[in-house]
Amino acid sequence: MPVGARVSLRVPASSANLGPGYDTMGLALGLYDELTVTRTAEGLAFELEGEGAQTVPRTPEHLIVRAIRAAWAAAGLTGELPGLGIRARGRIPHSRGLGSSASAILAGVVAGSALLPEDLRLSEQALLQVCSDLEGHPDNVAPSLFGGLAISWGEEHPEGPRWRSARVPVDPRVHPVVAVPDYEVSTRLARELIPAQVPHALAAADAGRAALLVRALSGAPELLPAATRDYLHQEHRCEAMVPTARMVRALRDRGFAAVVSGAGPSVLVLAESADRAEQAAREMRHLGAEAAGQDPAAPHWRIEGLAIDASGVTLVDEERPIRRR
Ligand SMILES: Nc1ncnc2c1ncn2[C@@H]1O[C@H](COP(=O)(O)OP(=O)(O)OP(=O)(O)O)[C@@H](O)[C@H]1O
Ligand SMILES: N[C@@H](CCO)C(=O)O
Repeated sequence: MPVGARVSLRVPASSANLGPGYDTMGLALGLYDELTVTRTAEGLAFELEGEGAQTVPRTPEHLIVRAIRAAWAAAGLTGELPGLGIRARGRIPHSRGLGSSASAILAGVVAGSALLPEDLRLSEQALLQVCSDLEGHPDNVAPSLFGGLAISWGEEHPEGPRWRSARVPVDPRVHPVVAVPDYEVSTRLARELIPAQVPHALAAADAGRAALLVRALSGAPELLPAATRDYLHQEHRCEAMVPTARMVRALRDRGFAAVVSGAGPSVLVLAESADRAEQAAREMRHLGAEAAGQDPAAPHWRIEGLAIDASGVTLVDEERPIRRR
């Protein structure tokens, strides 16, 4: 890895769970973080702009640096960190349920791998494993890695889950709309609110809706409102995101397939057509304004229709997705 070696990439945001697909389903969204990593003579230099630039530590503990290290460790390289320049432009808001941590991890691991000599670079399966181990679950990592809709699972193994993922083609009529509030909820906190066990009947109901969701997203979008009903996590997390829970409920009452995006607090609507996406955005604006009229402390919402990203993480200089192997 000579001084001056450089890699640039962009990585999409993601929305995990999609209602009943807790820790399993995720969709890549057309909102991107950009990263350039350069091998320098010595030291660690950061040039950060956009989301998180004022809050993340500019130290070896920075998530992207930890991820680069993890890629090199997976390739069998340990020891002192060489000189690195990290230039990052963040567009994915942090702690809002749009997969910022998974995207940062993926950016670091893919950049770290791409800087290695070809015979040491990580396979796609290894990228999925390293990133999901760091994140703790695969449902954001997989769509940001592969693009589109990903269904992921862990196969039992004595050393920990072996992460796997399958892609499912998405019906082009499906249009995501997100409402991102100006308050944060950490995923760690949101996970602590979920009980260790749930009644069998709820688990069965959730499994049914998750199966229906695959059908709805891949060719029957009219089923999306029914298919996005969740029984495992959203209700338990309400207390950490009351305005979000209210907006999801109000949108569902009006027939929209609204869910908490990831661990929240953003709201995601999976609209069954472009027209319905516009209606959802209008309704989200109306609900946000109505809440602000009743309570000056109500959150401000940024509402945006987003494309579904189909490519996943992409090496920018080469204008192509990472090599498939
Ligand atoms: N680009 C980044 N660079 C450095 N650290 C980051 C970056 N993106 C996220 N992080 C770290 O991850 C934290 C947010 O992760 P968290 O898992 O709580 O939420 P999220 O990934 O945005 O949402 P979710 O997991 O619900 O989709 C931030 O507070 C920050 O510490
Ligand atoms: N499945 C994860 C997604 C957020 O990282 C959760 O809901 O906690």
